Amino acid sequence: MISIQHLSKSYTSKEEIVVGVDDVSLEIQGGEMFGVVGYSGAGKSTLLRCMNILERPTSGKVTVDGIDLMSLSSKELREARQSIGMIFQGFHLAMSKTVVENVSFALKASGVGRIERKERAEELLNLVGLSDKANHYPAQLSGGQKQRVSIARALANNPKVLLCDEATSALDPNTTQSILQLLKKINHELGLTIVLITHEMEVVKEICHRCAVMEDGKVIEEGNTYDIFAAPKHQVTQKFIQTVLDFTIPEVLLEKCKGTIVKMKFTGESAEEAVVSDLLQEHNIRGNILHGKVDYIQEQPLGTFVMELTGDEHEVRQALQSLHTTLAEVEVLKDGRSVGSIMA
Ligand SMILES: Nc1ncnc2c1ncn2[C@@H]1O[C@H](COP(=O)(O)OP(=O)(O)OP(=O)(O)O)[C@@H](O)[C@H]1O
Repeated sequence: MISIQHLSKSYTSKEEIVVGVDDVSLEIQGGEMFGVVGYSGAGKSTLLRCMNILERPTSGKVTVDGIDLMSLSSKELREARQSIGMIFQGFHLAMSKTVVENVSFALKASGVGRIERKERAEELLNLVGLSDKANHYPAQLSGGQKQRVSIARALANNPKVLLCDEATSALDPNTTQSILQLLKKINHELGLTIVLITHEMEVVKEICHRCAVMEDGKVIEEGNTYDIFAAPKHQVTQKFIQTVLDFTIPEVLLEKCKGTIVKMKFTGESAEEAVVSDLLQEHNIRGNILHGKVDYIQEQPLGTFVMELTGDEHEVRQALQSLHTTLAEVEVLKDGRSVGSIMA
């Protein structure tokens, strides 16, 4: 649906050239929810704005639904943009217009008649759960409600793609959740392709099928969201994942424990199996869970546990070796001196 090939965007001033996006290539499939994550200045906004040529790339190619956007005249581009909706962190609503007028204005601009505009605007407000606010002004709405209006407006012309520029960054966690659920519903019911940029990995975890991580204008890692969470390769990705999945064990606890402390990540099937308990039994060693949780990413479980293993030193080592072959990730946090066999 969206094909980005060797896209670069730089800004030239008298003093310097700033590279916003540096040779990015991405393929986003139709109906996909795709996240672009990165720290401030990584190039996310610039990349997103190049996807509808709000920013004209310095070089490279952007194709949306088979149309090479860079080759279009201004008029053709305006038409092509009707199939690419966009929402922003700051909502960008017309404050002097009511909710229903904000939505129907987008239809008026594309030449839809008055009666049809009214019907369509009502239908869209119903879709985003705001029918009762149709005659309110934006100033009378909460942040979440304003974002719902901007989503309804973005959907007015039946776009195939919705670009979301930090759409939930100004919202509290509960409201963020409700907007993410709305985006999920729209994706599911309308088959809309959704691209969202965010600095919150939680947002990616919640709704994105696939994601890309950016740093210094480049895509440094991309893949299925589950795979990225289960085995992040790049250091920046690992830091992002830590904000959602990681937990630190207090130093005093690490010191107090005499056994081997091991952090284990369980993916897919193994997250639901009694992998560890079987292993403890097999090696006749003891496992004491210090911390653990199971996250569900795209409905697939991903478990992280920290466990203290005690027992015969040789058996503990053997068990660790087995864990290394079975689990996605095993990290020894503390190599404990063995505290005798549990048979002793
Ligand atoms: N209009 C502009 N003129 C000059 N430099 C720009 C312009 N827009 C973006 N940049 C630069 O391009 C780089 C990428 O900026 P961009 O806004 O895309 O990053 P971002 O990842 O979206 O950051 P944030 O999360 O803070 O919005 C930055 O170094 C920024 O200063």
